[in-house]
Amino acid sequence: MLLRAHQIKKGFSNGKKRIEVLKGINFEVNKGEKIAILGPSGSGKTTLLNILGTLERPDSGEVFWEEKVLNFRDERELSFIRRKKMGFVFQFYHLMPELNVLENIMLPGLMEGLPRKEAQKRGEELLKRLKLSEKAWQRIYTLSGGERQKVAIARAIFLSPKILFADEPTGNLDAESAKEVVQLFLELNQELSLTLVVVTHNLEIAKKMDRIYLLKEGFLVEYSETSLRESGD
Ligand SMILES: Nc1ncnc2c1ncn2[C@@H]1O[C@H](COP(=O)(O)OP(=O)(O)OP(=O)(O)O)[C@@H](O)[C@H]1O
Repeated sequence: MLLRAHQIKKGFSNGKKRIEVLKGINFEVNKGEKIAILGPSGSGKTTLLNILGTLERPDSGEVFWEEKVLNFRDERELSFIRRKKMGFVFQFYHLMPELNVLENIMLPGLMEGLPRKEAQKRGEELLKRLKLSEKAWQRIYTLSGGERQKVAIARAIFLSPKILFADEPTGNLDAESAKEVVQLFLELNQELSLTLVVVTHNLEIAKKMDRIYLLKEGFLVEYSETSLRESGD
C-alpha cells in the first residue's frame, strides 16, 4: 500500500455557515495503480486531493504514507514527502512565465540543490522523452495548452516521485490534446510504475484508470462501470 486515508473529515466555515465537505473518506492506492476520482462540482475533489497530497490538513482522520501515519503538525516531515515522493499537476499548469521550458522543468532539481549541469541534463532527457526537445528554449506563452501540460508533467516527475496527483489535468484542453496528455500519463505509469491519482470530470479518461472512485455528498465510493451508468454521473 502506498497511500491510505482513513475516515478523513474536512469542513469549512464561510462566515456564519459551516459546510462539511468530506464526511469520512476512506481511500487507498497501491504502488503503480491508476485511480480516477469523479464527482460533481464542489463535491470536494480538490480538497481531498490536497489532503492526500499533504497540502491541506484534515479536521480528523489519518493519512498513511507507506503504512506510516502522517503527522499533519510536522511540516518538515510533510514537506519531505511532498517534495521527494509526490508530484502535482493542475488544470492551469502553474508554470513560471518568466522562465523558458527547460528552466521550468529543471526548477524542482535546482530547488533541491542539484548542480545546474545535472539538472539541465535531466531536463533535456525529459524533454526528449516528451518529444518537446525543440521547445526547450521557448517561453511558456509560445506553447499550446497540451504542450504546457506536458511541460508541467515533466516538471512534476523531475525528481522521480512515486505518485502523481493530477487535478483536472485536461480541463483546459481540447479533445486531441487531452488524449495526448492521458496517453502520456498511461505511458509514464507503465514505464516508471508511477502511481496516478487523477481528478477528472471526464468519464472517458476515468475509464482508462484501474479503479474509479466517486465523491458525492461527502463520501467516496468505489464505482464499477455498471454502477456508474446507473448513477448517471
Ligand atoms: N479554503 C476554503 N475555504 C472555504 N471553503 C472552501 C475552501 N476550500 C474549498 N471550499 C469549499 O469546499 C467545497 C469543495 O470544494 P472543492 O474545490 O474541493 O470541490 P471540487 O469537487 O474540487 O470542485 P470543482 O469540481 O468545481 O473543482 C466547495 O463548496 C468550496 O467552496
